[in-house]
Amino acid sequence: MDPNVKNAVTPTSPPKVENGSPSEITLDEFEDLSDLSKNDDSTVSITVVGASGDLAKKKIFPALFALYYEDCLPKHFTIFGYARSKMTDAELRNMVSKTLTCRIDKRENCNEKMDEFLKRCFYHSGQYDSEEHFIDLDKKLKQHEGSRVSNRLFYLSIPPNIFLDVVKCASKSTSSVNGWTRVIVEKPFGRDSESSAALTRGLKQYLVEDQIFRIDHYLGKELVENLSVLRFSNLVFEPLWSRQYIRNVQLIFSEDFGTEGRGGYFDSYGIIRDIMQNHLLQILALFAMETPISLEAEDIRNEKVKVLRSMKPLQLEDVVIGQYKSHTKGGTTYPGYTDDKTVPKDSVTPTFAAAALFINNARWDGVPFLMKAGKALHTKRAEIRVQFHHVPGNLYKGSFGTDLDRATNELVIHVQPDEAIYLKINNKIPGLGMRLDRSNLKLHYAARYSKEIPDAYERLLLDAIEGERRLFIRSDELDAAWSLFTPLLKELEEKRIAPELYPYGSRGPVGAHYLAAKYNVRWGDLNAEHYKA
Ligand SMILES: NC(=O)C1=CN([C@@H]2O[C@H](COP(=O)(O)OP(=O)(O)OC[C@H]3O[C@@H](n4cnc5c(N)ncnc54)[C@H](OP(=O)(O)O)[C@@H]3O)[C@@H](O)[C@H]2O)C=CC1
Ligand SMILES: O=C1O[C@H](COP(=O)(O)O)[C@@H](O)[C@H](O)[C@H]1O
Repeated sequence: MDPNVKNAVTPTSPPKVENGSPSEITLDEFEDLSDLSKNDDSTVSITVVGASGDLAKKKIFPALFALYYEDCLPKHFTIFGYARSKMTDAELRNMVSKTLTCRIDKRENCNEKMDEFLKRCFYHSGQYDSEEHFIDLDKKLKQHEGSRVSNRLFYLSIPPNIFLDVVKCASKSTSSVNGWTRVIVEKPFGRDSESSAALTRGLKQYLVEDQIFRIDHYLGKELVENLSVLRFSNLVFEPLWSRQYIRNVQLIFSEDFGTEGRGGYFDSYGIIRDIMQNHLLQILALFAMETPISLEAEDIRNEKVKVLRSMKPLQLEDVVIGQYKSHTKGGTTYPGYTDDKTVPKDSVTPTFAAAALFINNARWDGVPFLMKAGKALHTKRAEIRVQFHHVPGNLYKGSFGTDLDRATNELVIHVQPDEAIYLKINNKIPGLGMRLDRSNLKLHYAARYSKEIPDAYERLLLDAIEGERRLFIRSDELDAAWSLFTPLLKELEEKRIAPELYPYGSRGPVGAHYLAAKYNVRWGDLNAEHYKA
């Protein structure tokens, strides 16, 4: 049994020692680490481009530290921050240690491990379009790499308009590198089919597809990864996974805060590009794909592309858009989207969208896949809901009153927060009469496992270092994803279609309910009592 499973009875295993792994040595001994590992012949240099930025501080450095703490990074590695801001190594380390909040914080030896980690972090200031500055960076990287095989990972944590400048300069400066060079590219990958294709063409001037790791951090979330395990390793689910048993699938993203601080970026993208075209569509593709030949990256990505190509582009009549407006509650006034100074007062950018999508293949013909994504709503959640058909000729119909919907089974995958999987079933209320109730069979991760769930960025960074592409987006997937959304986005923007306003902190536009009703669907209740388990 897994020792991380709560109440598991296992003999305690001896601590893992691998050639004097960092967790087994004290800080004083750390300087000797290079000696211990001299025999190892390769090293990984990770350059975080845009190291002074929000994502680097919030996600990338914490994820790298968590990987270091867990002994997941290669023995020889160096981390370089790169940005225009002037900083010394010490200042970068100070920034990293101050902003570093992650799941490791309260762990044993955290401070010691942090000191060790920071000694591996350096900074180089430079322009994003200067080959000379990247050559200077290359020289510094080489000093750390020594005579070992040098592998380089660049994380582009910068605005997309400078991706190509960086890739051009970085690829020129790394031409003499004798190991692999990989580039993690953050979203947005363009804003429509044309710009995305242009970005891909640009990247491919300097890189081959296998070097490009397009990140969608939702693919690194524990319960999204578990989706295939749930389906393909449980015989009770896979046979039900089709139009024959499934009535509709709901993919829901809800945040209880607005675009505060990111209004400028958000206004030129909107919620459809920010969440639906990538995070929710990726989940849909994973959910709906056919069984892949194997768990190899290409086999999984082949199946995902097939699903995306089996779908019709979104139709305006199957979409509802909304924008949050200011709302006062309990004496506090929450700002509307257009109250942000970086957002034009007459902006029609949606901060909420609901959409119905269909997959035209034998498995899913006619099944609505409903997506809903919104900012400044009443709750923060991401979940997948699978509603099953009514039981035909249900013998117990009368026991549910007139609301037959209450009698249908539902599988709820609660991606975040508070990861859980629920299966709603019907059961008899104990006692002499015959009355039915609905209950949840639950897998509540916090109750079941003592180990914290790694952040999505940890998993994805590790995969990129290890060359595992399964959770990264291939260019043909991206093309197929944009083909579905580009005509709709163009129509919305050309016609300047006004979003339905909804108060900050509400459940969003009522139009979303009409859209669901059109397909005989009722949105799952995000505030349902069972989440409090
Ligand atoms: N922040 C988040 O939560 C998320 C971000 N992303 C994506 O990750 C990437 C980085 O995001 P984030 O850290 O928020 O971005 P920032 O706006 O914080 O930019 C990162 C760094 O890039 C440099 N920079 C910013 N604007 C410009 C510009 N116009 N021209 C040149 N350099 C600039 C700055 O560094 P300096 O001035 O020192 O050079 C800045 O510190 C973006 O592509 C974003 O879309 C994706 C998901 C979530
Ligand atoms: O990509 C993005 O994701 C975040 C939400 O990520 P989560 O892991 O916190 O759920 C979202 O806030 C942001 O707008 C979007 O760009």
